[in-house]
Amino acid sequence: MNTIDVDVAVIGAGSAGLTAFRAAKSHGGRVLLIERGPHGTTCARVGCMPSKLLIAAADAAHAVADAAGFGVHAGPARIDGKEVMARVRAERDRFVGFVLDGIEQIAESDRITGSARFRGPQQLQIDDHTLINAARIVIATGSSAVMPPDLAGLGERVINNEQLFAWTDLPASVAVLGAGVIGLELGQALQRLGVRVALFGRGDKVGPLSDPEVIRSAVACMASELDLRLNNQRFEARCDGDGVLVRSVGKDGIERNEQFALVVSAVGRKPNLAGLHLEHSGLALDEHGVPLFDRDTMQCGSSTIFIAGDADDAQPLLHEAVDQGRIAGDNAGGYPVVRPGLRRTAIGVVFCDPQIAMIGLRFRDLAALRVAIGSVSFADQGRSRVMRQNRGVLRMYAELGSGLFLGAEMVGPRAEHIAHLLAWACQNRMTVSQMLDMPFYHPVIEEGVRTALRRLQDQIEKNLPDSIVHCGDCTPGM
Ligand SMILES: Cc1cc2nc3c(=O)[nH]c(=O)nc-3n(C[C@H](O)[C@H](O)[C@H](O)COP(=O)(O)OP(=O)(O)OC[C@H]3O[C@@H](n4cnc5c(N)ncnc54)[C@H](O)[C@@H]3O)c2cc1C
Ligand SMILES: NC(=O)c1ccc[n+]([C@@H]2O[C@H](COP(=O)([O-])OP(=O)(O)OC[C@H]3O[C@@H](n4cnc5c(N)ncnc54)[C@H](O)[C@@H]3O)[C@@H](O)[C@H]2O)c1
Repeated sequence: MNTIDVDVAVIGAGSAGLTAFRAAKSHGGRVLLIERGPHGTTCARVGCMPSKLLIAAADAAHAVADAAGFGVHAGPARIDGKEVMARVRAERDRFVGFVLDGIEQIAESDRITGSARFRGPQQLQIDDHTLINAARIVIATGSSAVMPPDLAGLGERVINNEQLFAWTDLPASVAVLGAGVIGLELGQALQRLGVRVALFGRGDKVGPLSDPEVIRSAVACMASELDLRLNNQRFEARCDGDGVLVRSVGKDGIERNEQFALVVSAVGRKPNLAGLHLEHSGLALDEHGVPLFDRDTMQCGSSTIFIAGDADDAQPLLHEAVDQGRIAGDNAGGYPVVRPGLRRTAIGVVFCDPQIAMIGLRFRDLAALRVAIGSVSFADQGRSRVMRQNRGVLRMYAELGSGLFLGAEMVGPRAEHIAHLLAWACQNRMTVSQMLDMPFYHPVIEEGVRTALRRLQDQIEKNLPDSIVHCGDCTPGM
């Protein structure tokens, strides 16, 4: 067994770990990066980038199919599954290549291959070959797709994001289990690429939305083109011929038996903590086995251990992984100085069509607050109609009294851009009235945002306390 002494050990060379490594390194001292699997990050290899590449191909197919609505007749699209997947994989490999180039630039003595586990609060063991004494440790081990145990018997006929982007051709049909972010993005993309898709959800909502009006609109949008089976009561699958026989019981109580080529499992992800032997770390864990940590410093309790990215199970998104990695690495490198890092307004986008977005406080966070809600439907919004993208709704939330903009949920056209606009306003602590003072061009989708803002402002003014509305009454001499 080799022994290495370092100032900081970073477990995991994903987006969070790589950022933590660089931030810790900037303080001088010896920093070691530990990776057990293939380098390249989840985002580039099997996550954000290949999924968006598949969606881009689906968008192209959809544009062809939708063109007739403008009087432009392109004829039926011929979708070549082999070409689609060849582009997805080639472009994906290009993105992975950039990450690998970055890894190559890290001195070999600063990285080690193998699976890390805790032997003590400041000691790690790598497989059976190395002991690392680390004054500080950053846990950046990411997350993995959950696989429902009763589907394990399907073997290679049940897949998740790890296998999907290795396809060399598109399958004829898939049953997608889970109507969350991945189920929606991949299910709709595959459907648009000519794959027969049935999307099974166990609840009555889609994606991570919490506002009932936005959920209703999103469900209607998705169900208009997808075979969406919400409130599904039972899902069983077994190998049958060269495919899978799925037995399901829908919300109507009716049992269906259908054949699909594959099952795509998209029922959520869980942090990669199981093999870390956290019981030797001395850390306090929550009820899910995740270390308790401070979201501003990423420090676990008062220990010398920090956590970042999907591993902490807080907001499993790429920009969060990078921000958290920077804070964790900076504090691990600069210890014992531990400072709060920059935390930004929450923003989330689901790249289905129409897109779903959440900014700042969600509807589910509003219960204890006095809020006004302003909304706009995109059904008659000018530019959205021009582009035949007039579907969805935006609901915006503001604090009564102060008029402070708090957050929004939406499904609708160009939500990824509107989400940024609103997140920037939210982080700058703008009031609704200040947002209405900003310029709006014509004709743009943002005019819909202005309509929602005007309605929000009306609500705020209607709810002004009497003491403010009638303040003239208490002026001396009146
Ligand atoms: C299909 C899909 C699409 C997505 N799309 C988006 C999107 O559009 N936008 C967005 O913001 N987010 C998206 N995400 C989420 C985003 O990819 C993740 O939040 C992000 O990649 C997490 O980064 P990370 O560094 O925490 O984890 P990872 O990149 O997974 O890195 C963790 C690393 O730790 C290593 N590791 C684990 N345990 C050990 C151990 N014991 N010893 C040594 N090494 C270990 C792993 O091998 C891995 O390399 C998507 C995710 C998926 C699955
Ligand atoms: N655009 C993006 O930013 C993006 C894209 C993809 C993934 N991600 C990240 O990856 C994470 C994981 O995505 P995900 O879609 O796997 O998880 P998710 O939590 O978004 O959705 C999982 C869904 O599966 C359902 N489910 C759970 N068990 C089920 C069962 N047995 N049968 C039917 N449905 C079941 C859940 O109710 C939920 O709706 C997301 O939370 C997100 O942070 C982000």
